[in-house]
Amino acid sequence: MTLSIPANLTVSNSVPSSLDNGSQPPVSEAEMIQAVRTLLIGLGEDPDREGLVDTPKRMVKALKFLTQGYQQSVDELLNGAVFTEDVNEMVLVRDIDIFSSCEHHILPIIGRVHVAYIPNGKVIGLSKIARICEMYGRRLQVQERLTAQIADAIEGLLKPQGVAVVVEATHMCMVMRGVQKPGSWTVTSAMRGIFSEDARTRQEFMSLVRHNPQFH
Ligand SMILES: Nc1nc2c(ncn2[C@@H]2O[C@H](COP(=O)(O)OP(=O)(O)OP(=O)(O)O)[C@@H](O)[C@H]2O)c(=O)[nH]1
Ligand SMILES: [Zn+2]
Repeated sequence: MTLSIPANLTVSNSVPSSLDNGSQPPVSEAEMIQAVRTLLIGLGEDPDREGLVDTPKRMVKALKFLTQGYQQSVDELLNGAVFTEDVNEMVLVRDIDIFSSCEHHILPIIGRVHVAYIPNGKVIGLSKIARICEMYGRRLQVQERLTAQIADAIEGLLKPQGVAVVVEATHMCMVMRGVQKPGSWTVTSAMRGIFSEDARTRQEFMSLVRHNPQFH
């Protein structure tokens, strides 16, 4: 049986975007392309040379792709895939690849996400967990907020006994520039409900995340 999600369900997203009310951004694509041309000139390049002539257009297209999560909502991607199910054991989807962009430098954050929850009468389509990670990942982020938003979304949708999210990521702003520390990984977690209250449940989650699966 499919449960319908209340139309007024909103999932907390503590960072307001100019797109939150569903409106179009207040600059045209042509203005964005012009801005990239200006950047290229500022870098000492000639935006009219053959190799760069389409670069502003391509860069705007790429950035729009990398931030397409602004155009998406949890309700939309869920497509009603919340099901009534009488189970109360942990569900874990681990090793969800994530490509996000850091909001300070607009450089890639590359990593993986592990999401677990303990149901309370409702389960969610497994792919929707990955889609939720994808939606919040495809925005300008800090890793801590990305982690919390994923946990809050699952909690808001399912009202489960608990939710646990761990994000492990490497930040290109710490690798390619700045402090230049390739090999550094940042691990963030968000624990809700029973995962924050009960150390054994949290421990079970962490050991499942660490377990080496048989199949890759
Ligand atoms: N907490 C947090 N910090 C981040 C994240 N991504 C980037 N940062 C940090 O944001 C900070 C911005 O610091 P600033 O001193 O304003 O910028 P900066 O001069 O470019 O800093 P450096 O990277 O140290 O060169 C840096 O310490 C980055 O490492 C993130 O996801 N979470
Ligand atoms: Zn950064």
